[in-house]
Amino acid sequence: MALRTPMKKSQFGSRDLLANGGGCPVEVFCRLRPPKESTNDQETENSTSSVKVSSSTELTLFSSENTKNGQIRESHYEFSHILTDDVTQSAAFKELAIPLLDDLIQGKNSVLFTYGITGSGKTYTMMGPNNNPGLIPRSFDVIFNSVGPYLGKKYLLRSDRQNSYEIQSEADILIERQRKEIQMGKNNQRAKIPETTTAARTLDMTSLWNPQLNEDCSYFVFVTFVEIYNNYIYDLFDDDILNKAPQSKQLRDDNRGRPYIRDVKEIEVRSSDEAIELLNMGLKRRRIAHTQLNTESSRSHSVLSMRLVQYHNDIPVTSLTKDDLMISTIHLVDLAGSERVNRAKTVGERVKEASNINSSLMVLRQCFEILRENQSQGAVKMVPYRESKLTSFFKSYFDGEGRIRMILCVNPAADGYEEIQHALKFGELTKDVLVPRALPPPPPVPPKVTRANAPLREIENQPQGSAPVLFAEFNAQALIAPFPSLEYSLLDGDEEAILALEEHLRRRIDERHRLTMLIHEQQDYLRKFTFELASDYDLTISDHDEMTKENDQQSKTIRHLQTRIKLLEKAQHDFYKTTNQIERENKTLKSQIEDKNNDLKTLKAERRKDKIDFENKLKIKINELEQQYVNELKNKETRMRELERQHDDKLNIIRSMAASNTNTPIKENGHLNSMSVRKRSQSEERVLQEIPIQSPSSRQGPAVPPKRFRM
Ligand SMILES: Nc1ncnc2c1ncn2[C@@H]1O[C@H](COP(=O)(O)OP(=O)(O)OP(=O)(O)O)[C@@H](O)[C@H]1O
Repeated sequence: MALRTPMKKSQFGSRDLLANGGGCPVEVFCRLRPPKESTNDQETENSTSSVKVSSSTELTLFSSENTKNGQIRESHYEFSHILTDDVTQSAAFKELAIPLLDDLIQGKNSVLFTYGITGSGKTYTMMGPNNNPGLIPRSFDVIFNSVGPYLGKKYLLRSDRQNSYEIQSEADILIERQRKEIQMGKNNQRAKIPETTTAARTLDMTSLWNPQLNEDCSYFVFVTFVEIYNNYIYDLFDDDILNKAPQSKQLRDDNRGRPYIRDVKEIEVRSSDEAIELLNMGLKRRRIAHTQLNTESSRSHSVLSMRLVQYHNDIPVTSLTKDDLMISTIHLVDLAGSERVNRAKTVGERVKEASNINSSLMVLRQCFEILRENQSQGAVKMVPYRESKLTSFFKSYFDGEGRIRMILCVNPAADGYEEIQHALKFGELTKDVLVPRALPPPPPVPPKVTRANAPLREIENQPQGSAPVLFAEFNAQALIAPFPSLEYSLLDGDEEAILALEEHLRRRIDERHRLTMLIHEQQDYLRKFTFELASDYDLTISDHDEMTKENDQQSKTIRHLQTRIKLLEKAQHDFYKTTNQIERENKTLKSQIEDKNNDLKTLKAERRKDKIDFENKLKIKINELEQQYVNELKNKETRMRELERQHDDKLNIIRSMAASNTNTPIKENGHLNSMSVRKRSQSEERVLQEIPIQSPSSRQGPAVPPKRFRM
């Protein structure tokens, strides 16, 4: 039986691939959003940029005049294709998604991202309104228009939750059907999320024609829908999402190194309506969960994955194995708004959200940057896929698991120049990255018809409901039941009896042949069944081992966390103790400070009083001194005046004496009396001796009294 491996991992590194020309560029499309009529004025008012499309692949971004220094800035960008604002949803779908759906039918994988600022039209492009649906609803329509008539038996395949599927036995299918019916019944009974009246959905009638698509194959469509919020993965199909604290899902690698989300709910869908109903349910749950948690759903990345599984009808179900399945996936990813924290005016929790979004988008950007650098400069830098859940999940796509397409949504009417430039630059950077080209998987080939499996195939063609031939014939009783005995009597010449005996023996021999063949077939079947059971058992054992390991790991983590909690509790206890101690010391210190303050106040008061006393005393002393000084001064003045007066008297005497000496001497009886002359000169001498020698200044009057102290 031909083994098919549709998702082969490339063995080349990206450098080798580049060198060998085996790289396939990431395709980047730019979709421009038309201005909203109702809010047109406001948007135009806020706008600080405009975009001019110069060709189907080039555009120029202008800043408006009222930017910082009044200058118009412009920058040019080139993309795989530009979808102008008049491109309809249907035309956008044909351009963006149809080639990927074509690939899906051919067994190839792809991922399609929408990137842009909040309000730039990412969700509109992905989901769109009911009357003008976007890529996701149209993709479901087109896939079911194409493979709908060839869908395989429901519940025949069940996700093994590791990127592949298990083939279920009839009994399992029955059980699964019953389980689903019970679940549906329960869901119907449960209070439903109120339905909002929505416009009728417009269907996309496109049907793909693909040489790979043929009626000899059976097709199965499975969907998963998750969101990545704050770097945690949540399953939007899981009832748990409505809990106050939903459990996030873990990412794991399968045995071929491709990531898968552990325990994610993968639901088989049989029509596009069913798929869209599920999708709407997921979206509603997402809204409710975000309302409950007071968060914004547009700040999370949503990933809708559609898987197409096919196998060739010539392979009987009983001998169908995982290796006969061709599995291909398309991931449709609506990324969260790429605006920066500042622009979103985020606070508190929102800042955390915004920085998580920014960091996961930043890691995406870094991955592309490093891939480009590795390719253009031959560098071998490590690509940081593991740094965010988003890039970890799509890591294998960077290694060539499938095509990558990016739709850059731009709203030129409202977004700022810098923000658009940031997004456009990211688009241009991404466009230069090459990812290894995915190898096309071999088409599902019918198995060689052998004698051994021919009857088994007949079983497959049995009408539903009737017991399979194999089981009908596999009747141990029938095998050991005695063959009807033949009653005969051999008489001579009884030709008829001999013929009857011959006929009987021939029939017995034929029957023995038939039963031998049947036994061989049954042995084959049982061998396969046993083999499957054994491999199931091995899988279960390995699952069990893995779970035990995980359990051990988690127990270890729990123990570790418990120890940490204990340590933290101890630290907290110590901290409380220290805080209490410090508080007590603080109180003591405060009361000491208060006492000191009081002492200080008393001291100050005393000082003030002493000062006043001192000042008073000083004043009195000064007054006394002043008075004393004034008195002394007065005395001195009086004395001076007395002296002056004496001096003047003496001077007058001297003058008069001098005057009498210069005039004729007094004649005594006509003669000069020499005696009197001698006497006068002696008295004159005495007066002269008594005259104190005074400096001129001492004669100028009393000295200026000293200045008073100012208190
Ligand atoms: N091409 C378009 N034609 C008409 N209306 C559009 C188009 N693109 C976006 N819109 C409208 O613009 C508004 C914002 O678009 P949308 O919600 O898709 O933005 P978003 O980028 O997904 O934002 P968020 O990041 O918040 O999810 C919606 O009302 C939508 O109907």
